[in-house]
Amino acid sequence: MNTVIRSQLLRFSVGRGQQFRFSTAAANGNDLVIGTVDETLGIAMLTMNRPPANSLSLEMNEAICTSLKTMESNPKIQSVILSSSNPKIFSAGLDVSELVSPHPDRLPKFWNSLQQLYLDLYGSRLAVVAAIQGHAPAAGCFLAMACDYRIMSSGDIGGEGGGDMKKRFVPTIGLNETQLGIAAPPWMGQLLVRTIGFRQAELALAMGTLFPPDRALSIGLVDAIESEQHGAESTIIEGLSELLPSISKDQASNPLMQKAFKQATTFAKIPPHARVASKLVTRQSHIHDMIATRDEDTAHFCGFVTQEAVQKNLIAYVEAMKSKSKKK
Ligand SMILES: CC/C=C\CC/C=C/CC(=O)SCCNC(=O)CCNC(=O)[C@H](O)C(C)(C)COP(=O)(O)OP(=O)(O)OC[C@H]1O[C@@H](n2cnc3c(N)ncnc32)[C@H](O)[C@@H]1OP(=O)(O)O
Repeated sequence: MNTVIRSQLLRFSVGRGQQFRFSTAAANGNDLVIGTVDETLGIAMLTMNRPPANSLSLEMNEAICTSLKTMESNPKIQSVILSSSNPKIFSAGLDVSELVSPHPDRLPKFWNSLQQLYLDLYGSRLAVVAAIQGHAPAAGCFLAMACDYRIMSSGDIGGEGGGDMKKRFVPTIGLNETQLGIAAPPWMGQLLVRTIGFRQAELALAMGTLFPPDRALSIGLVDAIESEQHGAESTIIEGLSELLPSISKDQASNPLMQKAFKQATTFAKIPPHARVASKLVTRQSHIHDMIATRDEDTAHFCGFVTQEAVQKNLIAYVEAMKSKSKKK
């Protein structure tokens, strides 16, 4: 089983100027999260890198938390861009293999790692900008909602088919759990209520709605949408190229990444104590509520997911997902 190696988590190599890079790796050596830092600007980038879909396993949750904590422990850093190495999937949500026929010891650990990810991200002293390239269903949407600012791709990248038949790629975002025959946990559902308001959230949760970018923007699920049509070389903005990890260097002229970079730079210039204090005004009570009900939430989740009927739905869902992927 791949567990994140905590004692050897970070591999630092000093780059140009004030920049350095690190990665948080699983036991097999794969970099689950790649981090880059610009101490002069006060910003960092965390690139999720768990092919094929950045789904959230126990190890992935831990890797994101550890990377974030590393950034928080650096007093020069004030904001972070959370991005994906996959240009079509921000995160596919929970790794469904964690839910199907789960090991009884691992299941509560897995859920705890997700709760911790929520607490660390939502309560971070850093301003986190989600650069949502591609799909963000279920816990992928939750990840974005736990950030401070969300910029989503308008989806006009790499169509399929070519010519007149060119099919437009439209990413979606939302809590679609009911479509899997499960319900989002209360704290995740409440995060949607806090983000888009009661009635919109009530409907979206019941229907398991996945919103295309324009709808997501109109209901406030994302703060901005941006094209990913790469601009001319001259539009490259200073500092972004150095901040991008080597696997994403081609993103330097991507307007979405540029907007995320500008937003992170703006956040980094706000007096940090005031920014953090005002963040707590809106978030602290929700965090406290979650901590108070954490054990109960874990017990409920484990009991719910292991029910025979729920397992049946999940198995059918995974099979449908695999056969769809095979047909491609
Ligand atoms: C009381 C509370 C109780 C329970 C609460 C439980 C809370 C759950 C929250 C969740 O997050 S559940 C997970 C929900 N996630 C999804 O439903 C997303 C499923 N995936 C998709 O819809 C699509 O994959 C996509 C829209 C993200 C991307 O579509 P596309 O670009 O067409 O890629 P493919 O579908 O071909 O997928 C590529 C590859 O990735 C694998 N994969 C996708 N999603 C997941 C996942 N969530 N977990 C694990 N693996 C996933 C997929 O099987 C393909 O793998 P191959 O090896 O077959 O290529």
